[in-house]
Amino acid sequence: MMTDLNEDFSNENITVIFVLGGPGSGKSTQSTKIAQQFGFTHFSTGDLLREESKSGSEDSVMIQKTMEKGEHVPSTFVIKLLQRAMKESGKNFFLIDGFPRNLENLDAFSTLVGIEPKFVLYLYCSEEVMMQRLLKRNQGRNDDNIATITKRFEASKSVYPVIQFYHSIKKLHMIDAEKSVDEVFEDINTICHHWTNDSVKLIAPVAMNFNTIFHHGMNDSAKVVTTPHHDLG
Ligand SMILES: Nc1ncnc2c1ncn2[C@@H]1O[C@H](COP(=O)(O)OP(=O)(O)O)[C@@H](O)[C@H]1O
Ligand SMILES: O=c1ccn([C@@H]2O[C@H](COP(=O)(O)OP(=O)(O)O)[C@@H](O)[C@H]2O)c(=O)[nH]1
Repeated sequence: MMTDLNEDFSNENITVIFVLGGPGSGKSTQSTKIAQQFGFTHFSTGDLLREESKSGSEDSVMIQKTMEKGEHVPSTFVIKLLQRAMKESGKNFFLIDGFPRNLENLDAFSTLVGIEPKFVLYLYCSEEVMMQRLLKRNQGRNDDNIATITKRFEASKSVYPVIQFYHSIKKLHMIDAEKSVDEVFEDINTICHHWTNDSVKLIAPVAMNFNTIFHHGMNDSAKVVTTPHHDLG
């Protein structure tokens, strides 16, 4: 059990993993399954923002408008919600879904929360497949329309330097998220099992060849190497 989540969260007993991927790649679907299987407390920053946008709080209108435009909510707001949720859960084993989306998110989390992820999953899926999935998602989300999805795809490219960074420090696992839900989960299961056996740090990213996907599957901005100022290793 978590003992003390102090103001800056710099608590060594807290474990965090990040699950990243484009809109509709299956983050929420897979995160729910991983959390259930391995006992993580699952927080989706998108869900936290959607809840906050309906709360009538002073930030809610800004959050709602930003999400409607398919843009990213500033890091400080997202982290405030995440910190509150983590603290209130009383737990210490977290799966964070949909965050960090850019280097600024990553830096802010490191500075304000002070916890580095044990490992990071990136669900890789083509825009064609993600578009089809999102248009069928049917969860009443007002950002699941072609115009906003297109903007979200554009905004989601800011995650490339983040995954490049986690790749460079050997924390990244690329997952082929175009397979069926069960097949994707099987690949993730293997990675999580390795990790629970404390050997994940020794194995290379297993599910996909990072270079193949990173250099051929993404647009040119993916090739820009940007590393946060400090070593998060
Ligand atoms: N591997 C998959 N194959 C087919 N459909 C999927 C798969 N994973 C998720 N879906 C469906 O695609 C939609 C988007 O998945 P979701 O988990 O909500 O994505 P994200 O959280 O990344 O936006 C949902 O309707 C979900 O049921
Ligand atoms: O850390 C986050 C998570 C979500 N969002 C906003 O919430 C929307 C929906 O995010 P979610 O993860 O729910 O869905 P996705 O677009 O990844 O399928 C995004 O388009 C952003 O506007 C954000 O700004 N920061």
